[in-house]
Amino acid sequence: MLRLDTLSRHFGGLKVLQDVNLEIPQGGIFGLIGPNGAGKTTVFNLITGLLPPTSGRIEFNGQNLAGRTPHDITRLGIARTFQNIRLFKDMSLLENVMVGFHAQLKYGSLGLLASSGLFRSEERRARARAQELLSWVKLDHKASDKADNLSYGEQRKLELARALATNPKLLLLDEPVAGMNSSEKVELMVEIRNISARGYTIFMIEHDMRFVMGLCQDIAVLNFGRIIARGTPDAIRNDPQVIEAYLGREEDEASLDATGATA
Ligand SMILES: Nc1ncnc2c1ncn2[C@@H]1O[C@H](COP(=O)(O)OP(=O)(O)OP(=O)(O)O)[C@@H](O)[C@H]1O
Repeated sequence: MLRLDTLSRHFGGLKVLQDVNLEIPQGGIFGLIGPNGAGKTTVFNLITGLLPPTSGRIEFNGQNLAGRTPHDITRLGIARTFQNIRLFKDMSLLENVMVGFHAQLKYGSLGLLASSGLFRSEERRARARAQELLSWVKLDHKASDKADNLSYGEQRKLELARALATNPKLLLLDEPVAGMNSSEKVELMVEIRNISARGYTIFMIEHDMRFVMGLCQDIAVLNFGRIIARGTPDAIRNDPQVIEAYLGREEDEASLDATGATA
């Protein structure tokens, strides 16, 4: 479904990604882990067109993503959430999800259709779908609350519902459990499994090892801009290079457990 081919990104002299090759098949939940600053978010920024690669190719369902705008890439079927939550705090939950949906609405000529039956039926359809997506993350009972009133964990779930509203095939989640408490993490694990079972392919960056190992069948490890391992959770857990580069850092693990996230 997604193929990164010798992908590199440099910032001045800083080689943040170097010849990254990665194939993500359709279906399933895929994880990308690695130390802070390894280049994980940069991978997402390249896939979603926020940054151009320095070299290399990105293909999505056989189509080259080079030179496409983020909006085009969303329309091709890739959606994402951000490490730093980006919501409209003064808007309701339902309105926040509908913003995601609007990219998909077929208004045609807006001026002509604004008061027409077609516009109203599209709007009704969007509203019903937004309500359904909120139910997938168990926020439907708060649909008319302001996003500002949500806990941090709920805001992350709202971002996920909004990303789903763009009707993606591939969903990129950047640290979905950062800032969540342990019961929120358990709930989100179930919700992400259910979303995956509905046919979405999920690609997540996550520092919480219990979460990522519990959800993903397939995990890649990035270290200093290079993929150093790829495999099942068990293979990754026991890989000497991964233990050396990432998992073996006792103090990092301890801080992860305490906060559920790193800086
Ligand atoms: N737009 C940019 N301009 C300059 N440097 C950047 C830019 N974006 C990222 N970097 C640098 O690239 C490196 C990798 O950053 P990135 O955010 O991809 O890491 P990460 O693996 O996601 O880290 P974390 O786990 O802490 O979120 C960092 O040194 C960062 O400072």
